[in-house]
Amino acid sequence: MLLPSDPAFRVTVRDLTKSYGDSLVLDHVSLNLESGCPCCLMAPSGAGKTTLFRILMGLETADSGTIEGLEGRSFSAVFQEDRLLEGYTVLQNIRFVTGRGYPAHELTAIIKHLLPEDSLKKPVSEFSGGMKRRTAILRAILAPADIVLMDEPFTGLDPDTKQQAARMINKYTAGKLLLFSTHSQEDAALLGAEILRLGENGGLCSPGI
Ligand SMILES: Nc1ncnc2c1ncn2[C@@H]1O[C@H](COP(=O)(O)OP(=O)(O)OP(=O)(O)O)[C@@H](O)[C@H]1O
Repeated sequence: MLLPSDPAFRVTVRDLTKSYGDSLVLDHVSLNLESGCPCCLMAPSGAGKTTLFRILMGLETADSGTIEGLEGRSFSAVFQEDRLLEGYTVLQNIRFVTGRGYPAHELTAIIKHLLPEDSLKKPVSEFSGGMKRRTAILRAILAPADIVLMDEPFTGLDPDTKQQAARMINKYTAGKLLLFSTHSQEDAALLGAEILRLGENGGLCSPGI
């Protein structure tokens, strides 16, 4: 079994700005993120949550500002879209990121906490939207990554499944740096996360910035 990241580390975002044309999306956002301290980005639709995730992952460049603490760190993510290998099974989708990190029987046992046994032999193209979302969550939390970013991870999940997914996320991201976005305070509480609000001078997960 893979061990969580160790030792503890911090990522510090300072004065990040990003515009698309004339539209200022991120306006001097500052955040302090720490491994083992789940944080939840909460902001109205269009406020720039996905943009911030994309900048953290290096998929987008900020106009100004700095990010410290990412050097040598690996990421996994749940994007707004599931981005699965549709023709492959859930096990194959997860193996794609874990490699031989977990023995097959262990991985199968973990998957069964979130997906019905009869789904294991099907390609994920035959899954419901909620099942695909659970697959994307499993892939992100089981990947050998230091930093786990999740963009509205609970989309399409019913309350019971959401609770179970939250338990799995908490278990498998313990000690990692977890940042996710949601529009729901309840979701933030499920993951025991500190809430950061974009647009209110950035936000602080912990003191010291
Ligand atoms: N590649 C792009 N080109 C132009 N504008 C963009 C681009 N990406 C995002 N935007 C704009 O930037 C703003 C922030 O988008 P973003 O997706 O980061 O918001 P969000 O907070 O994640 O929204 P939601 O909660 O709806 O997912 C939006 O107005 C969006 O239209």
